[in-house]
Order: sequence, then C-alpha cells, then structure tokens
Amino acid sequence: MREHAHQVCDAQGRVCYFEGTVQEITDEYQRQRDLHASESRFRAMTELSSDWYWELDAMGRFVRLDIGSRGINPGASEEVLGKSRQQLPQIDLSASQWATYQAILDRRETFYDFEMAIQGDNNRLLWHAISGAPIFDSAGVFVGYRGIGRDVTRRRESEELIRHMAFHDVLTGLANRRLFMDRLQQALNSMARTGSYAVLMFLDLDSFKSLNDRQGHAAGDSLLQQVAQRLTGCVRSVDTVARLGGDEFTILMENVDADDQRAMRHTRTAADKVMQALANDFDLGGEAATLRYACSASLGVVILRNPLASADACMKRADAAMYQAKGNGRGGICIDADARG
Ligand SMILES: Nc1nc2c(ncn2[C@@H]2O[C@H](COP(=O)(O)OP(=O)(O)OP(=O)(O)O)[C@@H](O)[C@H]2O)c(=O)[nH]1
Repeated sequence: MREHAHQVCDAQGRVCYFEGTVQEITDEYQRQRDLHASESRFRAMTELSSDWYWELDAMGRFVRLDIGSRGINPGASEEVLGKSRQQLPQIDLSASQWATYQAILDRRETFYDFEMAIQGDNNRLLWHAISGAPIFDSAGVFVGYRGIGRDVTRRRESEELIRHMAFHDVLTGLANRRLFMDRLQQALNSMARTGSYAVLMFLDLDSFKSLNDRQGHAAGDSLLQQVAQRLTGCVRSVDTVARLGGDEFTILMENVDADDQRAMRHTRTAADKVMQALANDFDLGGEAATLRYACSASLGVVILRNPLASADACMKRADAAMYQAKGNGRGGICIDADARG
C-alpha cells in the first residue's frame, strides 16, 4: 500500500485532522522487484562472463560499456565513452572492412560476430567478435545500437596455426609439397601472361641416411633446419623454397628471363649459388659439443618454358635431373634445358 496524507488546519493554524489517500501498489511493487531482479541477472552475466556489453548513441558513439572482471582490458571503458569505433586507434580494420561495418549500421541491421583486429599491449594482435542490434524508442525513432563483444583471439590464433601447418613443414618452417605445387601451378599460369621463364630446382642431400645412422636423428634434424636456412638465404624473397619430405628440397624461381640464352646464364648462376650456400661445413653439435659436417647434395634443375605443362610433369623432370646428378657421382648439378620444356 502507498499512503499520502496532509494536515488540515483551522483558521488559526491549528491541526484539526489529517486527510489522505491509500493506494494499492502491489503491481507496481512487483514490477520494480522484477526490474531489479532482471538488472541483477544482467550484472551477474556481464560480471561472470568474458563477453562484454556495449551501447552506442545514434551517432555511433559509445555511451555504455560494461566489461566484467574476466573481460578484456577492464580499464578501457572510460577511454572509449563518447567515441565511435572509427575513432579508436587500436581497432585495425581495412578501409573496406570499415565501409562494411558502417553500411550495416546505416541500414540499421542486426549483425552477428563481426570480427575486428585490435592492437593489444606489446603489439599483440587481438581479435574481437561483436554482435549488435539497433535500438528504437517508443516512437520508432532510431536512438543507437546495443550489443555484446567477445574476445576470439585464441580461436583466430589456432586457426592461423592450423592454416600454417597445412601449408608448411613443421621442422624447417619452409613451404610443404602442397603449397609448393600450388605456387608451381601459379608460376606456370603467370608464365603464359609474362612470357618469362621460370626455374625449378630439386635438391636431395647425399648419404643423409648414414648421418642419421651415425650421429642420430637430432643431428639429422639440425642439418635439415640449417640447410633450409641457407637455401632461403641464397634466393630472392619472391622465390619459393620448400621441403618435400625427408632430405628433399625444391626451389621455384619465377620471372627469370624471356630470352633463352640469358635464362640459361641466370639458371647456372643461381644453381651455383645454391651449391655454394651448402659448401661450408655445418655445425650439428648443439650447445654441448661441436660436430662439423661437410654436406654434399645433388641438384637437378629444369628451365620451365612451356606454360601448358602440368606441375606434376615439371616435378618429374626436376626429379629425373636430380637423379641424373646423383648418377653422375653426387655433389653435382644437372640442368635439363630441353628447349621444348
Ligand atoms: N633426421 C631426420 N631424418 C629424416 C627425416 N625424414 C626422413 N629422414 C631420413 O632421411 C633419410 C633419407 O635418405 P635417402 O635420401 O633415401 O638416402 P640417402 O642416404 O640420402 O641416400 P642418397 O640420397 O642416395 O645419397 C632416411 O634415412 C629417412 O629416415 C627427418 O625429418 N629428420
């Protein structure tokens, strides 16, 4: 019940009696209790969850940001109030991503899991997924947006790692066969446009098995890693170096030259450089000891002229050239310069 009362006085100001009203407010009281319970539920949710709640005004500026104790960067709330997302320098979106975001807001659409890169502390890239819905007042006028945000950095990093592992060799970090074959096919396609030849090299270490057998697998692994580094260091950054597996490496050089003679000269120089890169002894001893190892390798080289050739056929030729080099006594280069190839 709610009571209102006031005094009724006589002409001299003396209180004669009280009069007032009594109102039953059970419904209103219940509504307030419900509202309070609902607000408490919402608070508990944002407090316990790693998600956060945000609200923008009609101009897209933050008017509210509730970040629970488990949420990201709890101090961020004051920094962002009054600013739009576009005004926050830590959000790292391309121009076209910003345009997509703004178009969604302009159309007053509900959106789900719009992912944004955020520059975190120590230059760590974080990823936030935000979902939001427009808010309209009782007259149907648009007054802003509200929604939730979630840190999805772990998921993005796992996806990136899986993607990287699908296309790279775990031991050396080089491209794997799958990525290499893809690049080779792309190189053949672009040869059709540029008319410039490409060069494919196939390198196999000599007697690698006996290194493994005599010095152990760790020494073999160390050699493979160091060979990968040296090969990467002796080609241009646009060239692709791959480990196909075991002790087999391949190198793809694009846009070598469109002229036969010059292409042949460049190819010889590049092949010599690769062999030269492996000429100095490797230290396979790890931290405790020194183990000098002179590595020999056989190199098969193919000058690719025919953009219609298949990537598989090119690889077979390079493999055959490498075996030819092995057959010639190991430690040498065999160049397959078939003018039709
Ligand atoms: N340490 C190490 N060894 C590997 C790895 N993958 C394959 N191998 C070994 O690499 C060796 C490959 O040897 P082959 O190329 O067949 O033989 P090879 O002794 O080099 O002989 P030639 O090529 O004829 O000179 C095998 O003994 C494999 O067990 C790896 O990731 N790490």
